[in-house]
Amino acid sequence: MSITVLGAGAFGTALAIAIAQKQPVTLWARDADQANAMQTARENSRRLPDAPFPDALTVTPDLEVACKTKVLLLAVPMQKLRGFLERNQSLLQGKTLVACCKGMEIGTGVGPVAVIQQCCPTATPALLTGPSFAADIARGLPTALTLACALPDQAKLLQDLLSTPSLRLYRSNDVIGAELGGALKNVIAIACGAVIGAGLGDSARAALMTRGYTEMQRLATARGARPETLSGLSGFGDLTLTCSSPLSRNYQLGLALGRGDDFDDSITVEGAATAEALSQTAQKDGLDMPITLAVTNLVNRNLTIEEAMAHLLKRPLKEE
Ligand SMILES: NC(=O)C1=CN([C@@H]2O[C@H](COP(=O)(O)OP(=O)(O)OC[C@H]3O[C@@H](n4cnc5c(N)ncnc54)[C@H](O)[C@@H]3O)[C@@H](O)[C@H]2O)C=CC1
Ligand SMILES: O=C(CO)COP(=O)(O)O
Repeated sequence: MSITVLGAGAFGTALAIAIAQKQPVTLWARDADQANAMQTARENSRRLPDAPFPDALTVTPDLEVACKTKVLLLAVPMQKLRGFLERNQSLLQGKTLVACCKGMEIGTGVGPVAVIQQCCPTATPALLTGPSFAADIARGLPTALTLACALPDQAKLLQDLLSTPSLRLYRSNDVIGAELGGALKNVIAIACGAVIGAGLGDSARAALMTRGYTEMQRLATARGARPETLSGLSGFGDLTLTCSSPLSRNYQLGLALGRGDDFDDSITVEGAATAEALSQTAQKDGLDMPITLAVTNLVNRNLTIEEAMAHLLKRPLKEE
């Protein structure tokens, strides 16, 4: 069965390369020149260099052609998802749409699956998330991800369709838990990068990861997620990877903030917008999310890392 990946950034390209090892894949890129260059060069030299395309991978800038398959993976950044779906609603109704982005939407506080449901009500939404760098997936290194879908039969079908010998998918019907784990770990990774960048030490990072995980559980269970989802690949697994690897762009933004360096704002860093989205909704819901709030203030330059840490350390002492 042929599948399509919409969005030829690092992650979309990596997934297309991996899945094309076993079946035909169409990769849609919005920029025609780039699509043609990729199709000719057989690599995405801009976003994912040195990862050759398998023969079964075709790149196109034609969205109508790309949307002919039943299953489509959406690999556009979270804050761009709604606009993309609204513009292309007629092509996407009735399809199985697998969101591959990690984040929560500013303004609504919802994740990609709810956005798909709102924009394409006749589509079947699912989510692919978990610890994985695009470069690792593209190189065929061993990777395990969560495929979350509320419909068990669809979850099984997608698990079989998208798993490869090196890309192992576990399925889950806890969509909200999987979404929130993947979204919040990016926020905590910014915080961890910032303490390391500011020279505050590995112990401070371990404290932030652990208290950040508590924050992830607090918000996710308040929204109906199962605690065991948060301890799985989409939560704890991805938190571990993103807070400890210098390859993470969220961690890199944190490092720059901690060091007082500039950061290229064209780089996709989902945790910055997600921190803002979740700070807004957590406040409305009366949920205590101090690390998320600190990251929002840090990213918006309302607080320095030293001030943010002082705020966290001054909070009343409590039971763990
Ligand atoms: N890069 C990675 O290692 C991983 C990324 N992800 C997630 O995948 C999502 C995408 O990230 P990357 O591919 O890394 O980002 P990227 O910056 O490499 O690529 C983003 C892609 O989205 C396209 N795009 C941007 N705005 C668009 C719009 N309005 N309409 C249509 N297309 C648009 C861009 O042209 C680009 O091809 C993010 O949510 C990220 O968290 C998840 C796991 C791993
Ligand atoms: O989601 C990722 C790893 O699982 C990629 O992390 P970054 O977006 O921080 O690079």
